[in-house]
Amino acid sequence: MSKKFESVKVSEVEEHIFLKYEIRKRIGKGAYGIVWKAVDRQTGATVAVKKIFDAFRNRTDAQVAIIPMQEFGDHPNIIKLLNVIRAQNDKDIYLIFEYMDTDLHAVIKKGSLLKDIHKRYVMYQLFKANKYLHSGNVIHRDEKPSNVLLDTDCIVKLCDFGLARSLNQIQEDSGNPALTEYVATRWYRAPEILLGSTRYTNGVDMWSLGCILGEMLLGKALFQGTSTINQVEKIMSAIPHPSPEDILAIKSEYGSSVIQRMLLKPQVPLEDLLQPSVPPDALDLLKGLLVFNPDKRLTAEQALHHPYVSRFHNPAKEPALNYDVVLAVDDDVQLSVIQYRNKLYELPNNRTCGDCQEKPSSRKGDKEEQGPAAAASHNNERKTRNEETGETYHEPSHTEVTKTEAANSMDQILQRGRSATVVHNRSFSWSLSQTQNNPLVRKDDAFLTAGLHISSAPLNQRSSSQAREARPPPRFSKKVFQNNCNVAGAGDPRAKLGSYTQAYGTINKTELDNLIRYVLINDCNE
Ligand SMILES: Nc1ncnc2c1ncn2[C@@H]1O[C@H](COP(=O)(O)OP(=O)(O)OP(=O)(O)O)[C@@H](O)[C@H]1O
Repeated sequence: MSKKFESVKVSEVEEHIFLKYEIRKRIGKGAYGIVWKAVDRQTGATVAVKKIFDAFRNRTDAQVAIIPMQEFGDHPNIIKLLNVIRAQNDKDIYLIFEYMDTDLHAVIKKGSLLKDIHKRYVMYQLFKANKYLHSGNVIHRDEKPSNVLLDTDCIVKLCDFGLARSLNQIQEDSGNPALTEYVATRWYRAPEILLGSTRYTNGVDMWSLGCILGEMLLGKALFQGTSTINQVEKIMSAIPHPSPEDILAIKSEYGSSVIQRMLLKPQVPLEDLLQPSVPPDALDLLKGLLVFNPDKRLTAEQALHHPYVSRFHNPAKEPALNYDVVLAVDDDVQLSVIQYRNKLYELPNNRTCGDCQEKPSSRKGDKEEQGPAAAASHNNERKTRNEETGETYHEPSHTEVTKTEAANSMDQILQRGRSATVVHNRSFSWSLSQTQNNPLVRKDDAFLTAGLHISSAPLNQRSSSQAREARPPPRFSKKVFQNNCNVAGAGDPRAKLGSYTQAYGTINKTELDNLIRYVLINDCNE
C-alpha cells in the first residue's frame, strides 16, 4: 500500500480506486454519497469520483442503479459519466465523472458574482439540457442549484440523475411507494408534487428551473418553505391564483381543498419579491415558468425562444432525442439484485472494476469517441476534440457576445488575475488564462484549472431515419433510496450538517396526511 493511499481515509476510498485515481480532496457530501476531486493516473485528467453507498440494497435500488447515462452524457450541458467501478464489498459503487469547477449553489452563495449575462447564459444552457432530456421522455426531478455544475467559462452541466425517471415509467412507479416516496429538495418542488399529484409531466423540471432563475435573480431561494404545507403556502402567495380547471389539472386528491384555503391569504407577487432592477424579460420568463398548471408552464423548447435567452438561442445547437428513453431491463423480468448489479457493469459505455477496458460504442454510427480516450481529461479532451473536428462550442454570430459584454461579464465576476477576455472564432467564451484567486474555482484548485476553454462535446445527432426506439434510461440512484438507508455510511444528509440550507424532505404519506389534517383543522375552526 502506497504512503499516499494511507494518508487518504482508507475507509472512504479503496486502494483499487486510489491506484487508478489520485484523490486530491473531498469536494462534496450528498445525502447518500461522497464526491472527491481526483486525477486519473493514466490520462492525467481531472475527474470527480463519486462513491455511492450500498447501491444495490434491494431490487428497486438496484434497478434504478442501472446507468445508461451515455444517452445524456453526450450533451454538452449534461455531466459525462466516464466510468463505473465496483467497490470491493460489491455493495458500493464508484462513479467517475468529468470534473467541474463549482456548482451554482456555491456561486449564488458568494453574492453578486453572477451578472445579468451569466444568469441568461446559465438559463439558456439549462433549457437546452432540459429540451434534450424531455425529448427522450425523461424528467430529472431534482433540478436545483447544487445540481447545476459550472466551470470558469460559465459552462453549465446538469448532474445528479438520481431521481431521473422515464415518463413511461412514472405510471408504474405510482404504485411503488419506494419510488414515490423519494427524497427531493422541497424548495424546488412543483406544486403538483407537493400536493401529491398522480400526474407527472416535464413541467416538474420547468418549475424547478423557475425556482433556479428566481434564486439567481434574488440571491437566495425564492420559496424557502419549512414544510410541505408551508412550501405550498409560500408558492400560492406569490403566483397568480389558479382557476378551478387549473386545480383539477394537477389531479391531486388534496389539491382543491388545500389550495382553496391558501387563496384566502394575502398575496406578495413575484415582482414584489424581487428587486425593481430585475430586467422585465427576466420577470416575464419567471412568470412563464412559475405557473401553477403544469400544462400552462413554458416547456424547455418554448423557453429557448424567450427573449431572456435570445442572444444565445440557435436551434441548430439545441438538439433533441428522437426516441423515448426507457428501462434497459424489461420490467416484466424480475432480476435478482446480483443480476441487476451484473447488468450495471455490463452496460455499454461502462467499464468494469479497475482495469481500463475499452468501452464499446453504444450506438452504431456514433461519431463520438467512446473508447478509453473518453476518460481523458475533459479539459484536454474537449480541446482535442475541438482541434480535431473544428467544433468549438459555438454560439451563432447573431447571438455572439461582444468583447465588451464578455469583458463586462466574466472578467468582472472573476475580478482578479484575468487576461483580457477573448471571443474565440465563432465561439462564445469567457476563457481564462489564470484562475488563481478565481472565486468560481474551489479553493486550492486554481493551479489545476488554468487555461480552461469553453468547448463541448459534439452531439451524436441521430438521423431522422432512426425510428423512435427504446433506449435505456439515465436512472442511477441514490435519492430513491429510502430515507434511512446508507446514512451511516454516507454520514448525515448535508441538510442536517447545517452547512447547507436547502431543505430536504420526503414526499411521503406522512407529509400528505399532514395536508389533509391541515384542511380538516381549518374546517373545524370555521
Ligand atoms: N462532476 C463533478 N465535478 C465537480 N464537483 C462535483 C461533481 N459532481 C458533484 N460535485 C460536487 O459535489 C457536491 C455533492 O454532490 P452530490 O451530487 O453528491 O450531492 P448533492 O446533489 O449536492 O446533494 P444531495 O445528493 O444530498 O442532493 C455537489 O454539490 C457538487 O458541488
